[in-house]
Amino acid sequence: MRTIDDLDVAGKRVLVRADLNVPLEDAPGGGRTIADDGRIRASVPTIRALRERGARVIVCAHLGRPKGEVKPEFSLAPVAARLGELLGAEVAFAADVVGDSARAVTGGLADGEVALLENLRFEPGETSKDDAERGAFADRLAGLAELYVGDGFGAVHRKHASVYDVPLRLPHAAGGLIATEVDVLRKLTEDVARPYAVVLGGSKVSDKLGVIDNLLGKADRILIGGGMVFTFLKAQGHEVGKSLLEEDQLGTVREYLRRAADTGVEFVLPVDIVAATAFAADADHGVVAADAIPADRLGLDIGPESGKLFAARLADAATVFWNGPMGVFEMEPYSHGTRAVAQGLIDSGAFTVVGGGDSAAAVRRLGFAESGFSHISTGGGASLEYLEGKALPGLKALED
Ligand SMILES: Nc1ncnc2c1ncn2[C@@H]1O[C@H](COP(=O)(O)OP(=O)(O)O)[C@@H](O)[C@H]1O
Ligand SMILES: O=C(OP(=O)(O)O)[C@H](O)COP(=O)(O)O
Repeated sequence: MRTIDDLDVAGKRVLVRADLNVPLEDAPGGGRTIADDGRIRASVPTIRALRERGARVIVCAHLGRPKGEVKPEFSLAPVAARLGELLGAEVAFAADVVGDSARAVTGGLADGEVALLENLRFEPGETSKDDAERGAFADRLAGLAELYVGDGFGAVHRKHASVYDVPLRLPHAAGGLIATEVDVLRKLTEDVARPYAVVLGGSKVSDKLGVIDNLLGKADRILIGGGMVFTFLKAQGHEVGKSLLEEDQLGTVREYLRRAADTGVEFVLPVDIVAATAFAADADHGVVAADAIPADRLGLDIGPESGKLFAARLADAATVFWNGPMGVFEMEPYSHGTRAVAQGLIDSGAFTVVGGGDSAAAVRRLGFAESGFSHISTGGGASLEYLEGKALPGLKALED
């Protein structure tokens, strides 16, 4: 892959695809504010390097999943402000993606100046599965710039216009973040020190259940927490109340459990669950056995015994990869499982990689020092798919 050092960027308009998909929370005075700016900070070095070399930098990114519609609550405007603070320079914000505002803002950039386009996913072409629709949008996006730099590692597993189709249309290079991420994750695909434990959680269950298929041939232990748990518990014949459930994946999960038993891979499932009457911090909640979740409750965290069990199963690991919080850590009553697993990684002394926007945010929010982990990756799904050995669209396009 070419790096930005291989591009002559001075005086050129350079489109940088970053991953600025940061968690937002309600601000005390109303509106939404950035809960964790880790992904913005991770994007700064490449943008700064391009500025210093006289590029006219046009940053593009997505926020959440607005599904091709303009939804003000998913605007990147707060991110533009934060990016400006971190760069110590003004970031001109375009109120659309490829419309009049984008053309005016990007056309008006001087050498070394930076602009951010509005949320790419306000445009249906960005995520379209139809090649022609995606291509038509990619043409318009590519038309804003002369060069392309891929640096949004967290989104490289998505075959989206800004990730895949635009680099096919412009001279391109990989930014420093992608280069660093790939360097570290490559170690986990080569000679991995064993026992190798993988911890999976979070809420993107349908996205991430599929990676287990491949992990069964690679990991020695797979620990399941977060929203993933309930499809496993249900597959074992237990009731899960109103918890997150992927009904259509029950057969797949049963097959995983069978294969694990046959091949000696250990699945570690929670033995207790924090179950609540509603998805709220102040809802009535308590610890129940994992096989006795009441019909009117939903599981929002792994319980204290599970936290101890997970830490024990990490203690002798030599390598640990963790993606996905163990519970709804954003709410204090459901943050303890995530805390126990983070501490378990630190205490293990293993080579530890934490991946994912929310997982990385969780360890910081819960007060853990980043230095306690070997690597904190900005990508969750992207890291998992990289570890599967899959060809990732955003990396493939940069290699071509
Ligand atoms: N039991 C659960 N039920 C619903 N949501 C959950 C549960 N456990 C964790 N979550 C949520 O999962 C989200 C993170 O999931 P995900 O996006 O898959 O992780 P990452 O961004 O680290 O890859 C968090 O916002 C957290 O609140
Ligand atoms: O947050 C992200 O991924 P992650 O939650 O797997 O870390 C990326 O920004 C990709 O977002 P997407 O999963 O909506 O395509």
